[in-house]
Amino acid sequence: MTTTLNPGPITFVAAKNQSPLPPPALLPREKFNDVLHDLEPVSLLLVHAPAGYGKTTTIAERFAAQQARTAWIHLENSDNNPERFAGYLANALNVATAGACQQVLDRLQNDGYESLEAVLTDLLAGLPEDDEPLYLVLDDYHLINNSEIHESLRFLLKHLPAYLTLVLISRTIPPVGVARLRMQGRLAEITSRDLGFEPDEAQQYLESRLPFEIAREDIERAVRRVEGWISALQLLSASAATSAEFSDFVDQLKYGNQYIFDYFDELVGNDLSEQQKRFLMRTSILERFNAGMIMRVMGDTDGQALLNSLLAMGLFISPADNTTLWFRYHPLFSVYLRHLLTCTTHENQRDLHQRAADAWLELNHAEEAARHAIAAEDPDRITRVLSLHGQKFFTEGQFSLLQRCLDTLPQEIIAEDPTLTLLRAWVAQGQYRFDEVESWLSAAEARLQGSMSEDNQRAVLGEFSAIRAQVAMNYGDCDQALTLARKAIEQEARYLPTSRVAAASVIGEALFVRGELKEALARMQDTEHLARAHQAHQNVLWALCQQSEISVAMGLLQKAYNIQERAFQYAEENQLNHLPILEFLFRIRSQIMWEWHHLESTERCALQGIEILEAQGERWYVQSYTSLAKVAQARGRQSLCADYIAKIQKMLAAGDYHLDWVANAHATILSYWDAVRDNDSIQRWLTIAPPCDPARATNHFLQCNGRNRAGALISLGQFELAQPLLEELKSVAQKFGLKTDLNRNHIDLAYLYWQMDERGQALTHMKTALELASTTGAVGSFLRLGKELIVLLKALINEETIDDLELQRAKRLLQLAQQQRNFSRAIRISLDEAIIQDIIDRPDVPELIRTSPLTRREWQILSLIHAGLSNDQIAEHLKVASTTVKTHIRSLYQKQNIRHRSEAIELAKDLLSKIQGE
Ligand SMILES: Nc1ncnc2c1ncn2[C@@H]1O[C@H](COP(=O)(O)OP(=O)(O)OP(=O)(O)O)[C@@H](O)[C@H]1O
Repeated sequence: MTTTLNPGPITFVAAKNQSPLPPPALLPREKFNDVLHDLEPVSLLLVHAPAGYGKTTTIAERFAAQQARTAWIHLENSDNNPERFAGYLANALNVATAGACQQVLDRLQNDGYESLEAVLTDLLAGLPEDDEPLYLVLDDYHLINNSEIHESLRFLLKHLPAYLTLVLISRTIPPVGVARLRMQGRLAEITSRDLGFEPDEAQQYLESRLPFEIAREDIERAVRRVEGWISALQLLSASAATSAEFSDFVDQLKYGNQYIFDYFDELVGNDLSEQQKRFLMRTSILERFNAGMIMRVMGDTDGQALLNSLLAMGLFISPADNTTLWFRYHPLFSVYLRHLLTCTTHENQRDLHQRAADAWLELNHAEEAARHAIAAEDPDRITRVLSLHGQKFFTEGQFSLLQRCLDTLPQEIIAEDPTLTLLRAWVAQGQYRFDEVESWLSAAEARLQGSMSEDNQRAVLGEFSAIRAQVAMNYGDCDQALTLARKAIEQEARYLPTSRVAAASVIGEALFVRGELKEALARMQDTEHLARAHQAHQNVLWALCQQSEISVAMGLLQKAYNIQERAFQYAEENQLNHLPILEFLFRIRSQIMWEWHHLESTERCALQGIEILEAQGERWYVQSYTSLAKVAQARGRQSLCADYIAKIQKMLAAGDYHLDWVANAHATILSYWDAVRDNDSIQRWLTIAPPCDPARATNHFLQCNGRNRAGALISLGQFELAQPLLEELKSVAQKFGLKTDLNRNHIDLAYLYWQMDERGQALTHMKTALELASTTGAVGSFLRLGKELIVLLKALINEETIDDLELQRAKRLLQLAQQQRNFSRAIRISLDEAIIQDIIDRPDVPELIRTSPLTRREWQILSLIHAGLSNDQIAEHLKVASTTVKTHIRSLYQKQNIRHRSEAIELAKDLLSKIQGE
């Protein structure tokens, strides 16, 4: 017998056969229990994902948690030697089976074996009959490139005893007959899609590592950007020292990150041929690719072979859909490759994009074709894409894509073509650039005058009227909007099939704004039907959202909710979940959820809105941030709320928004200022607040705007100015059937009269507010009153006779108000000298409080630290420089012998709890 496997005596490195040690901040991942439990009938568990996805850690952690019996081998390049491989395999099984494989090990080291298969045959024969599952884990199997070893595993898989499962951890799919096992149902897989950290896991992981609080929005954005890749999350957590820095790092990821680039450099580095590198870089311009697309972009003939060689590299490539025919790069890897493409080669990128645009157009994938044509800055191709698909982009509401297309076209091309002009003008209007609308329309009118028949000119002007009507609407000129829209609706739509739908919608909106709710609703229903007939998805969803808004105004929140459900269903049926208009839907759902005090849903909807708008730019987040600020306030999370308020203020200052958005955002900002007693800001706001005429407040945003002013006046104690304003708003709301506003006005009136010590009036308004709440279901608007609501409701319950239904509602509100964390308390207490004295006089306070008395400023700062504000936020709150805050903190720490912020928080908590009796 010729012996080929005889390594002689082997010195085993023990660590190679041991389960890896857990990392310091190990996050248990119970979601994998199901896969592991279902392993029994399976021969192979294949864990494959790119580097650093947590393959090893997850498998080790779960097996340890389940106290599973495992035999580990950590493979290295040198294990491609069959003798070494056989030795470690036998040793691993021997350790796991209490010496059952000793004979094989001995023979291997003494007489040797003729082949790997022979070693495996003996190993299998020697394994004891057993019931307890055993997992043979081969980690980093992608390092193995010896076909004899692959072959031996195929053999092993054929003859495995039922209790033994082979677990292969690898960056690539190993050539061990995976496809056949999959078809036979003998394969379980864990891929990057499973391993990627989900937002909840990321939150838990980051919270355990970071000493500061991160907004859920930033966590979700981070998870989206890194697609749950734990190594990138680890890097983020190691790099950021504050929540703002974390947020910035996440933002910057779209441009790349030097540490991540270094990581990829090491990974890709030396192993690739020039051809492979070129291949990676060229394909990096593609959002997704298959063999055919690769052929087109590479100009090569064998796309499949190139694709296979790419997949075998074990890089950051994953299936783009369930067909597994299309693939895509991990977004961070794609950024890295594009960086290489730009900085290290002289590739003609324009040429690549042109080829890609043509290929996508042939496949009828309009969006991708458009994106490449834009990247190639190629007006001819863009015009071709737009002539075929421009109207589809429009009816789907793809305004930002359309804008990018149109931005690259010369003005004359647009002005000569009525359809392009209409698209251009609608895009400008959709982005609130109303001045531009008129200049595009006039330019086209001037050009087309000579070259068109009168009939066509009339048709064009009719369609132009539809958009002019929308602009008039946005300027708040309802009469002009109605005149223009009525003109437009008479005309046949010749250049943009949805022109008449748009005109119908404007009529509905104008009626809504004028307070003619019933007619507005009927119009919006007509618009919906018209839009459905044109398959104009954007308009259908818009009309449904408007119907929902009108229903909210009528106080019928449940009906509004049901209409929203129909809109969600429509979006799902037509696969529209990525369209920007969906944000509108999520936003109004979020608003109802807040009013009904479903804070989690409010937050979820706002976050989904942000996700949808990610490609459109931050400018559009105002409403989502407003919802998130409301949630943070309702939960008493002051520092988070302060962050959102700051962001909203910045956006409002930089942009031009419709009063609807502004009023809504101001309501939240004012409520925050009121809660933190920032009267200076409220005072300042009054000097620049949008004008308000309560007698003309015939819709929800004018009502809200008026209530904001009244609220600000109440916060400043100017009750006599607030009273007529609120009374007038109430009368108008009543007259026009604006029930939700009426409900909110009564709540505010109750609060106002309570402040004015007009008890009877206050309780009457509160009672009416409760009655109205039986249709609106309002909760959030009541809770906004803060702790004052408790006294008001208690007085009402004790002093008035109220119906059972209202009594139940009052009791529930009372309970919620008592549970609500009021973040203003800490600040109010610190501002009050009497309370500070009260603390100092108590016998049970720490000695240092008496012996090293704090200044008033230091008390303030202590309570703000307790409330969770960062130094910058404290500085902003107190209107002083950050350095001043630091000086006060240093002095405060010295006086009280404090070393860390957490100690300061503890001290404040202790002191405040003493006087609050909590
Ligand atoms: N559940 C977890 N909790 C905490 N940290 C984790 C967890 N999972 C992975 N990590 C960390 O993420 C990093 C990558 O994990 P791991 O080495 O398991 O990835 P891998 O996919 O096996 O990578 P490679 O392909 O390079 O072997 C490690 O630093 C690890 O500590």
